[in-house]
Amino acid sequence: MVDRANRPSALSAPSAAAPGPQVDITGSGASSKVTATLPSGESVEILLYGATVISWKSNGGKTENLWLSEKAALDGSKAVRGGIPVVFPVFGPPPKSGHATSSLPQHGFARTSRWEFLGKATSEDALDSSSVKLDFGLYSSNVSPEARKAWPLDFGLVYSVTLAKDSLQTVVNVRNEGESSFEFQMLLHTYLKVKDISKVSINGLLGVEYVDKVLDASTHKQSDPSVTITGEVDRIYASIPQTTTTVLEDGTPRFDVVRDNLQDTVVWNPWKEKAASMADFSPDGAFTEMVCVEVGAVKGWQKLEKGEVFEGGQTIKSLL
Ligand SMILES: O=P(O)(O)OC[C@H]1O[C@@H](O)[C@H](O)[C@@H](O)[C@@H]1O
Repeated sequence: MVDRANRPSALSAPSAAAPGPQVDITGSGASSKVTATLPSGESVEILLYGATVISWKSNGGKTENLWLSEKAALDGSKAVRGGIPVVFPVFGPPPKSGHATSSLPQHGFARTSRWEFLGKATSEDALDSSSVKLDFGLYSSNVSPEARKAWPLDFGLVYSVTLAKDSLQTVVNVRNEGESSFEFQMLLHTYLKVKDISKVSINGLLGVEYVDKVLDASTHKQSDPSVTITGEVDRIYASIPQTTTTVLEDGTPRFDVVRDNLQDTVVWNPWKEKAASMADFSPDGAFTEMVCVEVGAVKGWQKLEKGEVFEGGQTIKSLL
């Protein structure tokens, strides 16, 4: 028989319940957002508009990892300039004609649609490993009439954003809910915040072929182990064998971007002139404080038959 009276107090005393992650919904209409904060201070903010992650703080809440333009529209009037816009069902300008996405705007409609907050799931095994998963949904039945008209296919998207102590995972699940097959592209347009672009290098792309959108869409092979940025860069690295792309600052790893079931990555920095031409890119000179490392499935098309599901995403680790 267990002698309860002689048990060490740490086992017998009921442990005080550890505080769990805090999840709040604030704002109204197009400005509504979901904020989650871990007991250790890390946080994430997601606008329902576009299910756009607009802030991710790690390091006990002290370090912002995502760049957000000071002039980013956060009222649902246009796609957010910064954070992590979700690109679906087409990346970039759509094919001019002859494809089901041809009438869509650049980067599709997911980033400019209002998503539904589906709820949260938490894990609080220990303070250090606590995490919170937030799910968002977008369905053909609740996109705008314009988007529905331009892409009249039946789909369901569930976007899961999981905040853990040193990482943020964002995963898109696409389901074909119609009778016929459809094709799509998707991408997570992550704007990473850096201190000084001149000290940034990006590793993990060696030997990979890329399309250089700045140089007339010609194809090249990455022959240097590090990508450095000294002018406008807009490259689509496709069919990447290694799963991790590392962003270094001053030679020190700052972010690992780990792809899950996604083979492509776009590296983008608009540099001075292009940044100045974008009304919502601010302040002047902010192009030196960001780099986009955008994981996706953008080479060719993903095809889903009736009832089929595709899932792909990323885990970004803040290495500070
Ligand atoms: O201005 P937008 O539509 O948000 O696009 C920003 C950039 O997004 C990148 O993904 C594209 O490769 C660039 O060509 C584009 O300029």
